[in-house]
Amino acid sequence: MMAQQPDIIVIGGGSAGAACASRLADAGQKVLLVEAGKSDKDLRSRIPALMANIVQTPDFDWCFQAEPDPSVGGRPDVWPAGKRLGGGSAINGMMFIRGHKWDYDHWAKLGATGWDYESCLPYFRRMEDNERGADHWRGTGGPIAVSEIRSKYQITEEWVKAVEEAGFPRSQDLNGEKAEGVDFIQLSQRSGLRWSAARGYLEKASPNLEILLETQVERIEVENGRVTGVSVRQNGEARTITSRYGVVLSAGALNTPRLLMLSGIGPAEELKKHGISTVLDLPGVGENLQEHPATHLVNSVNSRTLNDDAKGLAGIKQVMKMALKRSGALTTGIGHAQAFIRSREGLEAPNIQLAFSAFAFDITDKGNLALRSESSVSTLVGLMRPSSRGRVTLRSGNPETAPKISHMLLGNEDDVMQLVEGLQIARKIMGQPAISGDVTAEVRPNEELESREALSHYVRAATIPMYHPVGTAKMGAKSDPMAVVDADLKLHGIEGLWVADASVMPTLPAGNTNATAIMIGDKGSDHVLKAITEKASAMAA
Ligand SMILES: Cc1cc2nc3c(=O)[nH]c(=O)nc-3n(C[C@H](O)[C@H](O)[C@H](O)COP(=O)(O)OP(=O)(O)OC[C@H]3O[C@@H](n4cnc5c(N)ncnc54)[C@H](O)[C@@H]3O)c2cc1C
Repeated sequence: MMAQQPDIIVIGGGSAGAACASRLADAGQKVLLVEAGKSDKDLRSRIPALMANIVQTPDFDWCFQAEPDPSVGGRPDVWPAGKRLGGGSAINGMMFIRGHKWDYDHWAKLGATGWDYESCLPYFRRMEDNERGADHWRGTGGPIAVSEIRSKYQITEEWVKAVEEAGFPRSQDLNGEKAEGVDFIQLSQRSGLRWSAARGYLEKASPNLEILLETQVERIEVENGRVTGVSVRQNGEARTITSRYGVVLSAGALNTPRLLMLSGIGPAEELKKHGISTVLDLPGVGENLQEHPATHLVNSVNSRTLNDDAKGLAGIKQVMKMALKRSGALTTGIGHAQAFIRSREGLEAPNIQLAFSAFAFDITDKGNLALRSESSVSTLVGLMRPSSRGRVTLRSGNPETAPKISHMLLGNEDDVMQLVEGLQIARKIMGQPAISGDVTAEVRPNEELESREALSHYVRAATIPMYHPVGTAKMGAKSDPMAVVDADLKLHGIEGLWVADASVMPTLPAGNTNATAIMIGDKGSDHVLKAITEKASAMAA
């Protein structure tokens, strides 16, 4: 345990927390990072294809389950959340994508002043070590390795051509100037191994940083409107740790509102229900929950896919390929190529993400995913700007109890229609000359479902969350009663408390959310540092 009192405590060593803690320590602050999970130094996290074995495993994942969702037939979906150093980045699908410029400019319009794309760009650049090199949009030499896919299949190249044949542009870099069109996926990997935020930011962190693992924060302590420290539980023992300037909360979009409410910060009615005394009545805590809904098109094909490489002797070859060349099927993330497209006229930015994988799963009777035994491919159709909003509340005042997640993934009829349009486009792509000769059948939804109505039934039955929850402690001006933090990430109404993680995003970006969460942690450190420096000068004066 740190001999001196830390200047600042960061709660949660996930994608954003790792970045924030490390940058603050580099800037000379004594930082204590408190993480509930274990270290991410574990082969199951490092070897990309083993992702399927760690999601829904309590040793890696908080394994939350949402309430039954009436918009998807009453199904109670699983909502995974990383529980390791690195958080989501230690268990996720490794797709590295920033989202569209439009999203950040939209945040700024909603009240997140200083979070327009131009202002976020320097942080996106400084975070990365991009295999494609640096230019005005991309960075090299940063802590997060960004690499090309190393599990290559001819059919992926054909899909990229087919997207162009279907009338969509080829983007040279979806993280670059043009975040629209089709390109191969980039991954948070180095030499074929996962590159989590913990690996990037924490392994070579400054000695100013101390990390407490397997320690859960149960409460943020507030006295006279100012944060004094945190109460933690480690190996069953409870204690309080104080800090000089306060706390940065980076527990992720599901745990951040939970911890705020457990600390008496949130909607007063909700706190009262669980016998928690109100420290600050802040109605936006836990509200504004957003998630990308996604459905799949699955085709069987007559060319080689990862489904073939997972079997028998071929599987052994892939193990050798990984061991000797750090390439092949075991380096695979969740997708191989992707496209951001507009499914209809009149949109200001792409509304649909198509992610193509040269493999496909079946869903077993028990609801688990199992790799299909025959050669198959799948196209994920994700809706990037869903209208539906949910909420995170408490089940009880006990810090051991999982939060209550109430969401209607398809609570808006137009969201369903946009997914139907996306599915129709995904189908059209599979019918293009570059790829149609490979396709032997449509497995899901299946060719017979043609009308929009029939497809909308399929969408309702087969849409799942993309595991990108955001928005539950949204950033916004004080005049917005539902805003939880200001544009400096400082919590409205309490001194010495900042939130830096996916929960501050006012809306979802068009893309998987890890790079954006890291950017928030990295940029957030500058906001926190500025406030601490001002406080220190005021104390010295
Ligand atoms: C299965 C899965 C697949 C995904 N695939 C992709 C993908 O391919 N590409 C992509 O861009 N995004 C992906 N995402 C999303 C992305 O990983 C998340 O958006 C991102 O990690 C969120 O970062 P965060 O910092 O907000 O929270 P997290 O990374 O979740 O970090 C929160 C941390 O806080 C810790 N914590 C929580 N409560 C406490 C407490 N009380 N005390 C101490 N510690 C606590 C947690 O253990 C965790 O380490 C995926 C997510 C999941 C779960």
